[in-house]
Amino acid sequence: MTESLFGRERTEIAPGAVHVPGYLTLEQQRELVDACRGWASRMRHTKLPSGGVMSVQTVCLGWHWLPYRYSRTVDDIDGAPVEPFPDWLGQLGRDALATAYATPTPYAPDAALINFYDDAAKMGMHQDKEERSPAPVVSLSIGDTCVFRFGNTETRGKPYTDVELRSGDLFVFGGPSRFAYHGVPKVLAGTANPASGLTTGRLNLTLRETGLT
Ligand SMILES: O=C(O)CCC(=O)C(=O)O
Ligand SMILES: [Fe+2]
Repeated sequence: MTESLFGRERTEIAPGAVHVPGYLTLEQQRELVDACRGWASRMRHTKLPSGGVMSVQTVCLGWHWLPYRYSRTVDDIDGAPVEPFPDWLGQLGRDALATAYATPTPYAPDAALINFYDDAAKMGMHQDKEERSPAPVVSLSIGDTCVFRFGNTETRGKPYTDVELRSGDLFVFGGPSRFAYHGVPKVLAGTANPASGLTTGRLNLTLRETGLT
């Protein structure tokens, strides 16, 4: 099923998985893009244990993710401490979650993965499971539209729902959907609104509670 055929309303894709189209204003998108440019110097194509590299480029805040663990230091670049997770981003995450779930929900994210996708980048079906906390993942998208595939907790395959994530969209997955497989099979090149601050490519931020100390 392709959700975009049915309009751009807040939609519960699966229990605990909610898509809120157009959540961020253009001004908020530009502010996030500016902030991400400030963090971009340590963006890298993550190396996988298989010897491959991810097509997406990533930089982390709060905790550095590498396959398949979190570290306080950027062990696969320079070993220096990870960039701090700013309070304002935690507040944005709390506001976003309250909107998606239509109820105030305690949330204290302490890690962000910031992914940049060029036209050819994709992300295979995976679970976000290095976190010890069952708190939801809050995902914000800016720039080019992508196809976001949201599946089930059992297998990488069907059933899944393909959702178009456009610039400013929010997607939250928590509760029974927290450990669902998901991925990005395609970025739709040339669809970014330059007023978002990005003229090419796609930026995605996922906020997480690691449950780590
Ligand atoms: O780019 C996206 O929308 C998803 C990113 C993602 O799943 C991840 O960083 O774990
Ligand atoms: Fe993920």
